[in-house]
Amino acid sequence: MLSIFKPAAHRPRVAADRVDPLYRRLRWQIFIGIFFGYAAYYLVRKNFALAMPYLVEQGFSRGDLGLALSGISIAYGFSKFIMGSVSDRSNPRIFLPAGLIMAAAVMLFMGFVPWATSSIAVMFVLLFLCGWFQGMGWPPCGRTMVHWWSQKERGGIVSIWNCAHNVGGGIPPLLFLLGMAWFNDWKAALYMPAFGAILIALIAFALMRDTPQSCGLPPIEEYKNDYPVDYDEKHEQEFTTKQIFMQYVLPNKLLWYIALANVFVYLLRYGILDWSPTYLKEVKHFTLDTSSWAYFFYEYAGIPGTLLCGWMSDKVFKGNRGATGVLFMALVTIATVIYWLNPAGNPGVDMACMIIIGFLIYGPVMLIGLHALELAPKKAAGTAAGFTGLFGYLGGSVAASAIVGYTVDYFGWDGGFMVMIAGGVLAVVLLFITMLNESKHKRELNQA
Ligand SMILES: O=P(O)(O)OC[C@H](O)CO
Repeated sequence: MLSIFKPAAHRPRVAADRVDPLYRRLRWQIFIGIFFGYAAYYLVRKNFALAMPYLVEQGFSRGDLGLALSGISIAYGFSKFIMGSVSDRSNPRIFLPAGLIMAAAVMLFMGFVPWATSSIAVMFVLLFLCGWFQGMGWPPCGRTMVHWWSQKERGGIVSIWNCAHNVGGGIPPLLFLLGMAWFNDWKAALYMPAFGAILIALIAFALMRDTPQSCGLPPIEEYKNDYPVDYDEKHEQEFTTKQIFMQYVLPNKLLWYIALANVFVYLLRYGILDWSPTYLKEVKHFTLDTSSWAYFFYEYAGIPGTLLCGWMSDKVFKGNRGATGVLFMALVTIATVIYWLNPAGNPGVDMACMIIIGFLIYGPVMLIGLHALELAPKKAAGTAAGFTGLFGYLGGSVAASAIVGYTVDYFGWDGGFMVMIAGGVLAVVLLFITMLNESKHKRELNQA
């Protein structure tokens, strides 16, 4: 473990009358840090796609550029898991900004050094590196949330935080337009978001903190008098890597169920999103303008949808994440069927389906992350969430590009939609199994 990342030491407890005001102030401050910190990761996650049309003009094929771009998803899937376990033993105040600055540095290099965009192999390697550093974003946010918000508050806080990626995902095209206006240079797509990310990394560093104990505060369970049924004082000690994997992650059956469900949730998330410009243009005869708006609405409809899902999961389903996921994924699957079967010439229905799918899909994406955080003790939370991310990206996201793409090539769009709809059904089945096991697990813990 690099010593600069090591967790901040615990400080002597502050006076009792200072605990509440300090907790309240720091929770706001830290939340702003992780919200904008993670949003900034999305500034340099997808911005390469904006440069792709200009690279096509330089002679690169779409397929080869797609291959280079896949370097990010492949690396990110592994990294979210592996760096998640490093993050569980690291100070998020250092870890998150460090990863963000390194991911942005890769984009600056690609933007300013002509050699960096001279071949597919070089671009793949650099994008792979960027994807690896991207994996240093989610886990420190997860670690922060489980240390600063108690179990009863987590549905709400995680769902609000989870909107960060929708907020960040919409900004790169605007920064690119600004860069084009200032410099008339397409490489602004690479360096403008990178400058934005570095600025936010510095702000995140100023705002974030490690554990409450490192600020002289009691653990959140004590402060909120909200103890998980299986809470143990040992949960306040940092774990070894072996303990995290062998004791808390790999033997956890529920975590395996949600990781498998995540494959199919991500298949729909990215299958619909990534193919919407092509599908809407080829089959529904949308113009570039209207399909871009459909893409934008899909992302931003995710914000109210995620908030509703978090609220319902806490208040209506009383914390049963699996049951909430079943409802949302069943509705997403139905909306996907309508999107597929709606004949060309009804753009309002297609647009409505994109908005409804965007509204519904990000709730389950958030719930799986939240559920993973809850299925492991605080000190193993990042690894648990990273484990589901590994399945989501290597299984779902890669399948969304490759399997859906090849199916469309060989069997047409009907084949592609059948794959995605089958994925939706499997997600519902797996979340249903999760729901049953979750209730059983809770009953067992209550009896113990
Ligand atoms: O796909 P990721 O890893 O950026 O995660 C997106 C959401 O934050 C999941 O909770």
